[in-house]
Amino acid sequence: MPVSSDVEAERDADAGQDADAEESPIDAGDGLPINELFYSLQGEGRLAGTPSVFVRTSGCNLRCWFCDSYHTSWEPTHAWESLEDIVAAVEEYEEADHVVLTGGEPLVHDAAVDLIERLDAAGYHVTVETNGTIHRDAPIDLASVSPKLSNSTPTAERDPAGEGEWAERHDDRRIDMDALTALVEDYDTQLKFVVADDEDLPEILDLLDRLRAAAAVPVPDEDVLLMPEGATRERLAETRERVADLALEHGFRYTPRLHVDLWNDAPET
Ligand SMILES: C[S@@+](CC[C@H](N)C(=O)[O-])C[C@H]1O[C@@H](n2cnc3c(N)ncnc32)[C@H](O)[C@@H]1O
Ligand SMILES: Nc1nc2[nH]cc(C(=O)O)c2c(=O)[nH]1
Ligand code: SF4
Ligand SMILES: [Mg+2]
Repeated sequence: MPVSSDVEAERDADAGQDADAEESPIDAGDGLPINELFYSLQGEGRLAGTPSVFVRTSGCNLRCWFCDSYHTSWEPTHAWESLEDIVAAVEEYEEADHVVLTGGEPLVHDAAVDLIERLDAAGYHVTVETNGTIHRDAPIDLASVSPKLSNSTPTAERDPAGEGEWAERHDDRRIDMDALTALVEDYDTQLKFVVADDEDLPEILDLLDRLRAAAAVPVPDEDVLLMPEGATRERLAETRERVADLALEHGFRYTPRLHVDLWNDAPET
């Protein structure tokens, strides 16, 4: 259900005059801005292969140059849906007992908490895919946290939409150690790093050192996953072998991107 509406396009155009509002088409009362809602196999992480309903909100506080969900971050597109309608749409997939709330950055929205509470009350296992810069109190079963390394920064050369205007803001925000620490302390967590090459490893090791020093709970290597950078089969073919070797060298897990292997970059997969 890739969606948009003229009203929302107008609202976003207005919001574009304000730097903060531009980041996400945030909170028009009840409900959430939904970019797509679909049934697929979880493609990433510890639950890879699990049939799941994906609820993708629009709006993000970061701008990774490689973002595979361009229409939730760089150019947000969505329709506002009530929480009742979202839960009803999820329940239509009767085979599923897992829901993945993703984005964009789902936790920028206050109403994400209400949605997670409703899904939890309805008996679903709820995974939240988050960049780790925002902590909220909610009945999250798996916090799938993907902290962003410097390899994500939209420098002028890599900016998909401009000339690096977002680079500094992105860099300032991409790691929030307090939010990250609270997430690992409060939830069953996997840390899913997007890796392109060897140069990314020192940064991961340093971040883990800092997180382990700050957190009141252990952060075992088995909860650290290396995921190859690539939104397409062609790009993954360039990154995945080296990333698999790095996982072996460091004793971290490797996660494939099953949905990209199966369906490449098709929407609603
Ligand atoms: C689109 S993001 C949405 C959730 C949240 N904003 C985040 O970044 O974790 C979903 C997942 O896709 C990953 N991702 C996005 N673009 C990617 C790419 N080109 N290659 C590999 N992983 C990517 C993110 O790191 C995250 O784990
Ligand atoms: N099949 C599938 N698995 C996924 N796991 C995390 C995803 C995401 O975009 O957050 C995702 C996605 O977009 N598709
Ligand atoms: S944090 Fe997630 S949604 Fe936001 S730009 Fe990066 S990959 Fe895309
Ligand atoms: Mg995805």
